[in-house]
Amino acid sequence: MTIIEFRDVYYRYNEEENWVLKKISFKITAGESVAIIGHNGSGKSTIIKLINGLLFPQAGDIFIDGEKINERNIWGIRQKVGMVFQNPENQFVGTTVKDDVAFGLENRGIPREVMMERIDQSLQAVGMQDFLLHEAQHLSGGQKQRVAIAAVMAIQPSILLLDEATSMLDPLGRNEIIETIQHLKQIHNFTLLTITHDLDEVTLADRVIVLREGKLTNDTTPRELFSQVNNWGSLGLAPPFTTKLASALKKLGYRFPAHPLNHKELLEALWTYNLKK
Ligand SMILES: Nc1ncnc2c1ncn2[C@@H]1O[C@H](COP(=O)(O)OP(=O)(O)OP(=O)(O)O)[C@@H](O)[C@H]1O
Repeated sequence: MTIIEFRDVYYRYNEEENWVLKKISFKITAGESVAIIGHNGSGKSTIIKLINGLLFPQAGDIFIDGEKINERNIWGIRQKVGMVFQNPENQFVGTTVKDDVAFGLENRGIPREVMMERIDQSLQAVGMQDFLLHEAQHLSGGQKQRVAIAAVMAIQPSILLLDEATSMLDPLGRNEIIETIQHLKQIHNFTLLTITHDLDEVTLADRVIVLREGKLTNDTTPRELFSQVNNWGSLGLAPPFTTKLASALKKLGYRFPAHPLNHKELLEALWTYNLKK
């Protein structure tokens, strides 16, 4: 079942300026995990803002759960969509962790007894249950981002949008967040749309959409993309280390049965290759 559909969508911020998104069309199936990548200014965040109804297209249509987005139904649609942004600092509204997770629930008029249960469950899910009464300001970046995820999960969205949600974290914090999201996705099977510049994170997605200067240039699997692209520079992207290494080995005559997506697959392929020699 299609949960998100863009049909020939155009968007620009000002009439005098060029289109930021040009004739964008794609469909996302419920439960899919999709990464959106592209150079700075290619239009990724604009796509996310259109899905959440923070912006509306000047031409073309966007459907969420089969419903065409417009100014009148956007409030209902937003109930289904959760967002986590780049900067954890900007996502806090209350003083304590509890206040923060409660905020979205209160806004949606969730009864008090259900609210406490949801707060407990969602903090538990991200491993922050011991921080209920802590001041959000005093948490580390990774902890803040986990609380932001808990706040979003508490509203039980069917679509989760991550806009560079790990980019301000150190490698440890980043891995923690990625693992938390993967774990939550396994349990709740929401549709996941991730904007990222981290191509290792892209390898975890079912599908990857590439934007270049506001146009959709590729819509494929990460494995296809990483094995095909010869000119990463033209996309404004740097290939993951595994892809670089696999390409160098291919030039030396190694024949991989499938392009390795991560170091584990690369090692397995090399091990098998070595045994074959
Ligand atoms: N509020 C705004 N007003 C005018 N122009 C904007 C606004 N927000 C974004 N733009 C422009 O729209 C284009 C696309 O921006 P967008 O933020 O969608 O790109 P992005 O791919 O998410 O970039 P980045 O990787 O740098 O976050 C850019 O040229 C940007 O300057």
